[in-house]
Amino acid sequence: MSTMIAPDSAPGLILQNVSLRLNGSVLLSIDCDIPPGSILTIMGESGSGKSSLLDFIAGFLKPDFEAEGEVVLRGRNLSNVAAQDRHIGLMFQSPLLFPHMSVLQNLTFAIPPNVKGRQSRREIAEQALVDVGLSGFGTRDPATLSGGQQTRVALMRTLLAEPEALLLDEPFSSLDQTRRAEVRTLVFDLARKNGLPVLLVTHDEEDARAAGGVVHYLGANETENGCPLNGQPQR
Ligand SMILES: Nc1ncnc2c1ncn2[C@@H]1O[C@H](COP(=O)(O)OP(=O)(O)OP(=O)(O)O)[C@@H](O)[C@H]1O
Repeated sequence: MSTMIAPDSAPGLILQNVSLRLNGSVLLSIDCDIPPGSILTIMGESGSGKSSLLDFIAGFLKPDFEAEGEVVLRGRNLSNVAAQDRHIGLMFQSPLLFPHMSVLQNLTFAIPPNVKGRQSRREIAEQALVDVGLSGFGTRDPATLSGGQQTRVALMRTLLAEPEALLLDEPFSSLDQTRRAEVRTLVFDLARKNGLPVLLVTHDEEDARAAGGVVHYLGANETENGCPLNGQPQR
């Protein structure tokens, strides 16, 4: 069943008849269209293939898997595009900041070399810290930041790389409930503001509700796929 969110919108991230097999059996199948600024939430039991789906989209599916189907991003078929050239931003449970760089260096490192405009790379990175409420944190060692602060830096580092889509794999799991709500609002707002199609993997129903889009259940009854949690029309 196709999980269509807004078929009349500009091209975002399209998964065309994607199917992953492991040891000869189908692990998952998905066919969906995530327009710019929309979030598709993927839920499913442990081992249903959520992370493997993100690996496939990002271009580093492990060789034990067989894959069929196409990933099309902004009209570009990524089948023969190397992972580093796909322009996809990733965020995981652990923020994975470079420990040997300051917070500001972590951010400037992410800015593409051909960045144009009046602002220097340093100014762009400093503005990013202001945008996430971390003004003055640039000289800090990432290890001295709280989990929520590290996640905010990781988010800005991902966005400064100018991705065309975001893949989020349980990015809020290390945060307590209050921080989790704050950070996910920030992530979703910035993704929408930047017009990015987002694929969110989560076990948390609150994350799915906050995302406000379609939920696709892996490993569940096919008829449940694409049903929004809040009962609203699929947009
Ligand atoms: N390199 C590998 N070789 C063989 N099997 C693998 C490999 N990597 C993952 N698997 C298997 O593929 C299946 C899907 O794994 P995956 O990590 O994608 O699931 P998941 O839905 O993300 O799980 P979780 O919610 O626990 O993170 C699991 O059964 C896992 O054991």
